[in-house]
Amino acid sequence: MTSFDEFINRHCKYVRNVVADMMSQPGSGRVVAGFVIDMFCTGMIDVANEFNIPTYVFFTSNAAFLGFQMHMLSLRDDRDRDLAESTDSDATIPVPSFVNPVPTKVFPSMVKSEGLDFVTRIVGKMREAKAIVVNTFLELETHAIESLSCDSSGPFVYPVGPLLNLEDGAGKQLDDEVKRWLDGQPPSSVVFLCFGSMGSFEEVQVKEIAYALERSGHRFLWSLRRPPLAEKGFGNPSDYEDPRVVLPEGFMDRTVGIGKVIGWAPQVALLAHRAIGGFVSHCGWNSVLESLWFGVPIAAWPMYAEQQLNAFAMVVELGLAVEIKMDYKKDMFNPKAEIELVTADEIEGGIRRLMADETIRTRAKEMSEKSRAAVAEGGSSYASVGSLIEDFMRNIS
Ligand SMILES: O=c1ccn([C@@H]2O[C@H](COP(=O)(O)OP(=O)(O)O[C@H]3O[C@H](CO)[C@@H](O)[C@H](O)[C@H]3O)[C@@H](O)[C@H]2O)c(=O)[nH]1
Repeated sequence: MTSFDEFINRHCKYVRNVVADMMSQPGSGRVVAGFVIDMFCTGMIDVANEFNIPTYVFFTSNAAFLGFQMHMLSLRDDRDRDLAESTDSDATIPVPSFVNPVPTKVFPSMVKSEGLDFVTRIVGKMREAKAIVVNTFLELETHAIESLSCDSSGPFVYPVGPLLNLEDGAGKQLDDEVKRWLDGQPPSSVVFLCFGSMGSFEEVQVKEIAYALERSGHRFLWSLRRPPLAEKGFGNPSDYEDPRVVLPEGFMDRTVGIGKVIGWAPQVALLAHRAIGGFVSHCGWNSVLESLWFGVPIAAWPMYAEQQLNAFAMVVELGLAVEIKMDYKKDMFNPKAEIELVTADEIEGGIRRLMADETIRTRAKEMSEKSRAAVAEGGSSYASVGSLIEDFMRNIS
């Protein structure tokens, strides 16, 4: 099977041809100021090097996770590697980009065994870049960003976030009926549940969520998506024609007026609505940044990728979220894998804490102001983008 980076590397020759063409235009001089590449496309660094052009990696997750990945390189030949693999223990490992020792239970599954080789290959290459541009901001991740800046042998880090798409509703506008219903709810009274672009649960888990919502008594808006068919393996979730097929009998009738079940959600528009008071989230980094932008506190229920680490950062390091289950893991590449069940009690407890915790609500509102200030003129990320542009300009002057 072709690995992800091998697949990307197959495209290097096309990029090389395009850049060679640009560089050979008569009178063009130094036309390419830099390669800006996605964090998974580090193979392109070799192409950039061939032309003596610096590379900038755009890192779509956060600084704490970037630091974690860098630290994984140093664990490769270290005794801690065994610890890192022991997800069932209560072991913790100090990681420079985190203030607290990090429980191995929240380590992403990709750093286990062969996955670690993939991560260290990608990150080892990333260290060759001139700089890493991270979708975060100094006021949110002060410790993590400073810890990366202390690593003088690593690339320079530009925190430029939050970079958000607030405009197009990720392909879907707020439905009139949902909008009318939300408009009629008291401020900050509705729990919104949404689990990112790949998030879905099996029927048995869906029922536990439904029981939890009913018992909590809170108003809710639930983006419920159907998992890909197990026979088809890895794939995207889809919307149910009628979600009743997986919900407990009578759930929709009993919760009329209290809650709504929808499919793919216009998440940004919903988080912006004054009625939304809490967000049950898988802690994908874009969802975290969007939620903070609108000052909505999170109940963390991570599923895959680096989301458990994000949940740990949000709950323990930053005090901006409550926990539902920080070390929950879903194997996205194997839909037939055994399902770990989060009980209705655990979910209900998380929802109650989310809606009652005034400290977290206040902290989320404060972080909302800081996130907006970071990208406004004079803000930390605004300044960082300015420095990045100067960096580009120096490459061609
Ligand atoms: O019903 C939905 C579901 C998602 N979204 C949007 O889709 C994006 C989801 O992004 P994110 O929260 O980052 O989750 P993933 O799609 O799961 O993102 C992947 O990429 C992120 C950034 O690298 C990582 O942090 C995650 O772990 C990884 O799963 C956000 O803009 C949401 O607003 C919607 O608008 N409606």
